[in-house]
Amino acid sequence: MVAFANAKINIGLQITEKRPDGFHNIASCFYPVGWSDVVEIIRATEFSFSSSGIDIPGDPAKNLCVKAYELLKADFDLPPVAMHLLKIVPIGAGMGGGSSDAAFVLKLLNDTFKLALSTTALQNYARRLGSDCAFFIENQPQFCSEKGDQFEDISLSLKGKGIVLVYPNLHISTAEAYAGVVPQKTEVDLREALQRPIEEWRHWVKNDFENGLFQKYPVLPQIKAQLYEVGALYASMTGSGSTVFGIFEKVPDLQNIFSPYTVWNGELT
Ligand SMILES: C[C@](O)(CO)[C@H](O)COP(=O)(O)OP(=O)(O)OC[C@H]1O[C@@H](n2ccc(N)nc2=O)[C@H](O)[C@@H]1O
Ligand SMILES: Nc1ncnc2c1ncn2[C@@H]1O[C@H](COP(=O)(O)OP(=O)(O)OP(=O)(O)O)[C@@H](O)[C@H]1O
Repeated sequence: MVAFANAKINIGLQITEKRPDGFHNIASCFYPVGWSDVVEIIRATEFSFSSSGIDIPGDPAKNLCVKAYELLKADFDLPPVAMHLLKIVPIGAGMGGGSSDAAFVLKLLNDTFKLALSTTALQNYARRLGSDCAFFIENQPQFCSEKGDQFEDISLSLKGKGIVLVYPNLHISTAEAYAGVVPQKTEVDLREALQRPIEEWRHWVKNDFENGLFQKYPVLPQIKAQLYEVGALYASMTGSGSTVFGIFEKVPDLQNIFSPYTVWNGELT
């Protein structure tokens, strides 16, 4: 069985306080995008994990796909599988690629071995693998709070709008990015701000990682400014960076403008 593990963007990301467990409470709208990895799971005589595509730093035995399998294996009599990950979504990019891989492995195992796990049960397993992971179980636009793993429906549809994602070939570690932020409560209610016309979002809908990271990496505000110059309705960095996205009325072709970087474009669903 094969699954396309898609990435996400954060539309607005408020980092409101540091929690006693060392994590941060956030408020953010998570929105799925089509840039995807491919995960394949087939029954086998012994467990194996392999990957191709982008090189994944670190020990393959600690890959989030393997961790997802081990998590379910501890509670269910799972047969061995051969798992392959075709890694396409850039890493350290703020798009939750690894989290999505893990969530899709949970869903694939649930379907393949008829574990009958509910959405809530799958989300609870996913929460144990990473803060971003649970979002990818339902994989639809959500307003997220606490560690980014508690969800509320949001009335927001960007269906048919164009999205351009620019990854400036810069790996930013999530833990380091959080360590560089001073959390701050804000007067802007993100849910209300997102009900405004998209052209007004630039004044209200902010990613709190931008301040610090934009100073450290000038290429990031440059890309954001360029996206506005070529007609973005809204542009922002996603997550803890380094990808910067622009939302457009229609999908533009901007490969040439951002040619040294890795660019993906498509339609929002
Ligand atoms: C920046 C975002 O991508 C926004 O969606 C996420 O908050 C990051 O989620 P993630 O990559 O799944 O992060 P995790 O694997 O859970 O945590 C990595 C590290 O980021 C920090 N972390 C993460 C999430 C959070 N709400 N507060 C944090 O302080 C912690 O230092 C943690 O050790
Ligand atoms: N399936 C996977 N895909 C990517 N990275 C993985 C995966 N499994 C484990 N990792 C580890 O996670 C690290 C990347 O985590 P990091 O949070 O910086 O980026 P990310 O998972 O791409 O998502 P984001 O950029 O949104 O945080 C990699 O350096 C790698 O060691």
